[in-house]
Amino acid sequence: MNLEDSNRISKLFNLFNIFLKGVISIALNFPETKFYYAKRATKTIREELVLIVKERREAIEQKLSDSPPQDLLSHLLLFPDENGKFMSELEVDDNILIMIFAGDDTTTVNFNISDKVFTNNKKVGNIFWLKMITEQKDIALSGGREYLNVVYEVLRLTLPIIGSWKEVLEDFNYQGYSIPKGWKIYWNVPATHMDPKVFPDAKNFDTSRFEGAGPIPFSYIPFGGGPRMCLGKEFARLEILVFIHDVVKDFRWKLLIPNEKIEYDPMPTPIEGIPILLQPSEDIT
Ligand code: HEM
Repeated sequence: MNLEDSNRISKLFNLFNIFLKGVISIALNFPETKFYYAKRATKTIREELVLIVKERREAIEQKLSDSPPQDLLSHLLLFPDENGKFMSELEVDDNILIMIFAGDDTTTVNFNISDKVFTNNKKVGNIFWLKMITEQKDIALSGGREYLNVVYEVLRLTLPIIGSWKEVLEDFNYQGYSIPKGWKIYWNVPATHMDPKVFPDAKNFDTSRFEGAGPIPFSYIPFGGGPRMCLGKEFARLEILVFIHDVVKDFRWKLLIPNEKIEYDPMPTPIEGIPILLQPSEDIT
């Protein structure tokens, strides 16, 4: 949304964290429940989004600048669908909300857990650093393959999203159970990722699983699968690669709380916020 006002950003950020805690919670709407606070926060977020959308619409209509910012918000406002229909204000707000929800903490979880894996697991850490440093030189050629294998393995073992609900569209049988149309089923990722037939010694962190052709289709599903799979998959990949590249190029880091507990709320979150000590690479002898 190209927000520049830091007060506005931190207000939205705080509200958003309250919203996130209530997304996967028992739907009891009375004071002191997570759900209640999440509903309140969402109402305020929506009010703020209405203002932001209004400001952008006015800026576009009055041509306050030569070209409006090339961001998601302008895109949602300016481009109709294939039938020429523009989005309503509510649809624009909803799209922004889902993008923040789907795109923010998911990627952050991956950064955080990668930090922990590299520093807590010396073997992985050392191999990784060595390969990374070599790869820095020709990252443009390699496409960051080794980074990606680490990111994939982190995603296999510690998932930002551990599953979701789907509605059964047609009756079907699964291993002797008949599942009727209309049922809601929970699609669970960790069970799939720990299948020893696909991932031998499944608890072990091993980036070689992704070498060559990698796991068979639908056995590795951190981004879901099928028509509703993650829309931001490639963007997330790019963000993670750019972040790791930038940090590794200039810094080494140390976890200040090595065995910090991780809570699922609803995403895996280090409870102290994963404090780290950054050391510039050139200071390391
Ligand atoms: C490591 C990062 C990420 C992970 C692990 C992840 C994972 C997922 C998963 C499991 C789903 C549900 C798929 C399903 O129900 O079948 C999903 C949906 C979605 N994701 Fe992501 N995601 C990530 C990053 C992002 C980013 C960066 C964005 C956007 C900027 C994004 C946007 C979306 C959207 C819009 C959906 C809903 C798609 C639909 O229902 O059609 N995600 N994601």
